[in-house]
Amino acid sequence: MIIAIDGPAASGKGTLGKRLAEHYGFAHLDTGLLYRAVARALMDRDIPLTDRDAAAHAAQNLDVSHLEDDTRLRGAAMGEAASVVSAYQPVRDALLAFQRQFAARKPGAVLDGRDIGTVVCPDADVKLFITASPEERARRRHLELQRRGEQAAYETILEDIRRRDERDMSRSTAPLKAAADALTLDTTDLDADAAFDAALKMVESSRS
Ligand SMILES: Nc1ncnc2c1ncn2[C@@H]1O[C@H](COP(=O)(O)OP(=O)(O)O)[C@@H](O)[C@H]1O
Ligand SMILES: Nc1ccn([C@@H]2O[C@H](COP(=O)(O)OP(=O)(O)O)[C@@H](O)[C@H]2O)c(=O)n1
Repeated sequence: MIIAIDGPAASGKGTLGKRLAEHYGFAHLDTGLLYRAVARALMDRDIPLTDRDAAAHAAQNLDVSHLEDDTRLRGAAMGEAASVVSAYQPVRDALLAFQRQFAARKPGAVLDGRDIGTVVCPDADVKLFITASPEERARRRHLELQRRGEQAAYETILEDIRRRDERDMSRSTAPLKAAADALTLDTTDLDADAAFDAALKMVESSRS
């Protein structure tokens, strides 16, 4: 069974993906980490993010082990950089096979990102599109960064989130959007537990 979760930045995709995977005993892949790692490979070598060939090369040679444990990948700068390199088609092409192999894991897999229901797993058993207002998403990300000791003003985070969403939605390759057969969950007024309960109901209703 495959559960595809898409949505804009800090909507709670990863949190839900992890909890749904634990609930069902499935594997979980936060696909944003792949794009973040491509961006980091360029930044570590002082290569500009506009160098498409270098980005494609980094994606083709990505070491996908240990991404989960890497706290630097989760910083605000890496999210912004990821959304630049993720717009390059050869970068997306290079990461597709790994994501599809992951999705084939037994007894099931949960993948979260921007194009899981539309491109990576168009035949997923369940597709969720998770949203929340930009202000609520910025509030959550602000808290998250503060907890990790990263200094950033709420207003700056809100601006970053708006800019990144716009870039992700307007790109020509695999733009952020809900699949036609996705169920949308707005978590603006739901805490993490309530969002999980609602998502679980959606999964149960679409698999039965
Ligand atoms: N429903 C919710 N209510 C409040 N905070 C949430 C909720 N869902 C997730 N969070 C918190 O918001 C932040 C972003 O969540 P995350 O799952 O990483 O989002 P995404 O994967 O969509 O970027 C995290 O700190 C997480 O703990
Ligand atoms: N399946 C995916 C996942 C992420 N991405 C890109 O990678 C960036 C970072 O994704 P992320 O999921 O780690 O970001 P957050 O939602 O955690 O802020 C996004 O802004 C997208 O540009 C993508 O293009 N496709």
